Amino acid sequence: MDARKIQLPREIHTGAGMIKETGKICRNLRLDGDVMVVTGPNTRKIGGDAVIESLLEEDYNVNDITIDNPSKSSVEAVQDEIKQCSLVLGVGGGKVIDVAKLASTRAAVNFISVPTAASHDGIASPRASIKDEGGNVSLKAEPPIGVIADTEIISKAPFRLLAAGCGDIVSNYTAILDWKLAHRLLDIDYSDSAAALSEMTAKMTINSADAIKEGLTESAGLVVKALISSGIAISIAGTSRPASGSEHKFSHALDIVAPKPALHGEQCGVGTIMMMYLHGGDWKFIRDTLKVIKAPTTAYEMGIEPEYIIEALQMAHTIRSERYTILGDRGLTHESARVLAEKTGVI
Ligand SMILES: NC(=O)C1=CN([C@@H]2O[C@H](COP(=O)(O)OP(=O)(O)OC[C@H]3O[C@@H](n4cnc5c(N)ncnc54)[C@H](O)[C@@H]3O)[C@@H](O)[C@H]2O)C=CC1
Ligand SMILES: O=C(CO)COP(=O)(O)O
Ligand SMILES: [Zn+2]
Repeated sequence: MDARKIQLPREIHTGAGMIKETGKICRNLRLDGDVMVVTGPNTRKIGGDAVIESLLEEDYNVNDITIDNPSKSSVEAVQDEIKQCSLVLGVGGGKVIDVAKLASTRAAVNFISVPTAASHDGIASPRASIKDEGGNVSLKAEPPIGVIADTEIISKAPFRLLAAGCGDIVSNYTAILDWKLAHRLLDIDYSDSAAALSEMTAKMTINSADAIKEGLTESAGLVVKALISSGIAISIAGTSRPASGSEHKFSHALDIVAPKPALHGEQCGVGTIMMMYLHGGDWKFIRDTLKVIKAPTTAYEMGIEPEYIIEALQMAHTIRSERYTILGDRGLTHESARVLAEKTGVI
């Protein structure tokens, strides 16, 4: 792999009540100037107000904006508001963090990620998934200079979000298998270190599946650290390949065809079951682990009709078609998609 720059967060703070330290953490990072706090409609109260209060206590000038979808216009709205601010904080789920991350990258100012749920591995990643006309596109961004993960807040989030985060981590298994396949077949760049970190993260989470329980700050800490290390693997690789393969193609396709998609991590977890089957791997182990974690393993549990599962499976290979995976260039037929989803119990 030729010479590259790897950007990683400088500080990662996890723990109960950590959000109250936001102002001090920013001062210790020697981040001065005005601050922009980006939240979602729900997460303004859940974490945004505490972040703003903590910044005011450290005499920062604070502006804030609430966004409700990860669209290009949301990114532009935040960029327009950044003006003289020199620091942006994203306080919320994956959509809020992605908008804040991309807007700060485009405004060339520092970004701090403040996840209020452990539901996705974009917390520390150098990517932002932004909706455009054709669906979600994964765009290059700068990773956060810092992460502040309050495990008290995260543990109080609906458990469904924590289980979805585990689904996004479990998906590393098939993402790595696809990456290895594409490296062998097409000699695409492959990073042993990024793959090892991504795989180890997934293995550690799976080995701790029994300990991932609702309402526990320890469970929130375990999952949020795994999600952060998954995002760091993406930074080391310089691509989302360590955490995004055929199972993510399926999830992105479901985002397009399903009238009401499930959570990103939930869709990726179910996608991992089916893609592991295509790889000839132990898909039952993936399914049973997701069951232990209480993440969905079927279309019904995701609230998605079988027809959309089949349609997404047929479409999946066309999503980011340059990224070769077990789906190949031709993808699945209607019949083979139905058989796959039935054999794995997804429909
Ligand atoms: N940039 C990257 O590398 C990655 C980006 N993503 C993106 O992240 C998004 C998925 O993120 P999610 O967090 O699953 O969805 P989301 O951002 O829509 O959040 C899900 C819901 O949880 C709520 N929520 C958040 N924290 C809460 C709390 N403490 N208590 C109660 N409700 C809370 C939010 O307000 C929202 O209604 C997708 O757009 C996906 O493409 C996913 C993985 C990686
Ligand atoms: O979701 C991700 C990793 O979990 C990001 O992957 P994409 O590059 O497919 O958006
Ligand atoms: Zn993902």
